[in-house]
Amino acid sequence: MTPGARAQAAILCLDAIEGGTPAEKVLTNWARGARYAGSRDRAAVRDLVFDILRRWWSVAIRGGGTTGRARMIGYLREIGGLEGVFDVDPYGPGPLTDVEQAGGRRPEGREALDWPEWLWPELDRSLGPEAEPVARAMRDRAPVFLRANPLKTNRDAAIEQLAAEGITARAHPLSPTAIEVIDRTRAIPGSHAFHQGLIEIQDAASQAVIDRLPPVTGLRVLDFCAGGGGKTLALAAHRPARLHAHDKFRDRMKDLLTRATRAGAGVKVVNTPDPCGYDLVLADAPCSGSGAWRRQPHGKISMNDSGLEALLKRQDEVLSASACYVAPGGYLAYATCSIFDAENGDRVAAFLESHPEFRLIDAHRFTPLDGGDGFYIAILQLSP
Ligand SMILES: C[S@@+](CC[C@H](N)C(=O)[O-])C[C@H]1O[C@@H](n2cnc3c(N)ncnc32)[C@H](O)[C@@H]1O
Repeated sequence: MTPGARAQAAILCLDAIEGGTPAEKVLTNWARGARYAGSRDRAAVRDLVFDILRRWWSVAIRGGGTTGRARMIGYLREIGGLEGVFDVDPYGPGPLTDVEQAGGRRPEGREALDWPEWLWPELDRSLGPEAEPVARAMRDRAPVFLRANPLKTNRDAAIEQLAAEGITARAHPLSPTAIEVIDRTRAIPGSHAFHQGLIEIQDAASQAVIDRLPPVTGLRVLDFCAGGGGKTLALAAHRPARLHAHDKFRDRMKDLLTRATRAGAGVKVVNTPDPCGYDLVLADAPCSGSGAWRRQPHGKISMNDSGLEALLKRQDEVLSASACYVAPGGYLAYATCSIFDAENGDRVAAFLESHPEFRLIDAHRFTPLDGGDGFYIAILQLSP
C-alpha cells in the first residue's frame, strides 16, 4: 500500500472509532476486509490510528474537525507530513479543499496535552506538578520492554542473544530484569530468545512492581487476578515455595500454562484458593489502565464517569475478596496500572477502614516519567 492508501485506511478506521466502535475491533474488521494489505501495511495503519488516538483532541483542533480526515490532516500538520499524502495516488485521500487548507488552529495551553477534559481534576489531584508532564508523555508511543527471565538466563546474556538475532536492546534502570528494545521490535515474538523463554514481553514498571514486593523466595504466593499471567511469571522467577494463579474469569488465563512452560516457571492454576493459605497475595486489580494509555490509547478517549465509578466498586470487591486468602502475618499487595488516586490510595484507605487487622507498610506510584507505564503498588500486612 502507498502512504496515501495507508492514510485513507486509517481515516476510515478513525471514523468508525468516532462512531463508537472500539479501536481493536475496527482494526480487526479493516484487516479482514483488506486482503491486499500485507503485515507491514497492517502495522503501519495500526500505528497511524494509535498515534492519532493518543493525540485525539489536539489533532482535531489542528485539522479543523472531528472526522477521521480532519484528524489525519491535523496529525500530519503536527508531525510535518502533509505533503505527499493527499491527492497523490488514486487510493489515497482526495485533495485538500480550500476550507481544509484554511481551517484548523494551533491548540492552546492544556488543549495541546490531549488529556480528557473531565479527568484533569483527578490527574491534578493525583500527580500535582507532574500532571502536565505525564499528560504530555501520554501523547507519544511507549517504549517496548522485555523481562529477562532469571529462570533461564540473565539480562546481559539475553541482550547478547537478541543482538545475535539482529535485535538491538539495552538494560533499563527501572528493574534489574528490564530490557528496552531499540529497534526491530516486531521481530521479538518470532525470535529464538522469545521461543526459548529467555525473555517475556513486559513493561518495565510492571517488573518494578514485582521488585517492590516483600522477598518472594520461599513464600506461598497467590496471584489472585492472574489474567494472562504477566505478573505470575515474574513472581515465578523469584522462586516462591508455591505459586497459585487465580482469576474470576478463568478464560483470561488460557495462555498462562503455555507461557509458564516456555518460561520454565512452576505455577498451578486454581479455581478456589486456600483460605488464609498464602504468605503473599497479589491483587492486580482491574482498572482504568490510565497508566498504560500510551499502549492502549482507546481507553483515554472512551473512559467515562460511570465506567470509572464501576471500576472503583470492583477494586473494593477485589481487595476484600483477596484479603481472606492471606495467612496471619502475611502480605496483601494491591496493584493497578492506573495513575489515579481514586483507584489507588483511596481504595487502600477505604479497605483499611473496614479491615483494621491490616496495616499499610509501603506504597509507590510509577508514572511514564520513570520510563515505563504508570503503575501503583501498595503492600499491606495482616497482623499475626
Ligand atoms: C489488570 S488485569 C490482570 C493482569 C495480569 N495480572 C497480568 O499481569 O498480566 C485484572 C484481572 O482481574 C480479573 N478480575 C476481575 N475481577 C476479579 C475478581 N473479583 N476476582 C479475581 N479476579 C478478577 C480480570 O479478569 C483480569 O484478568
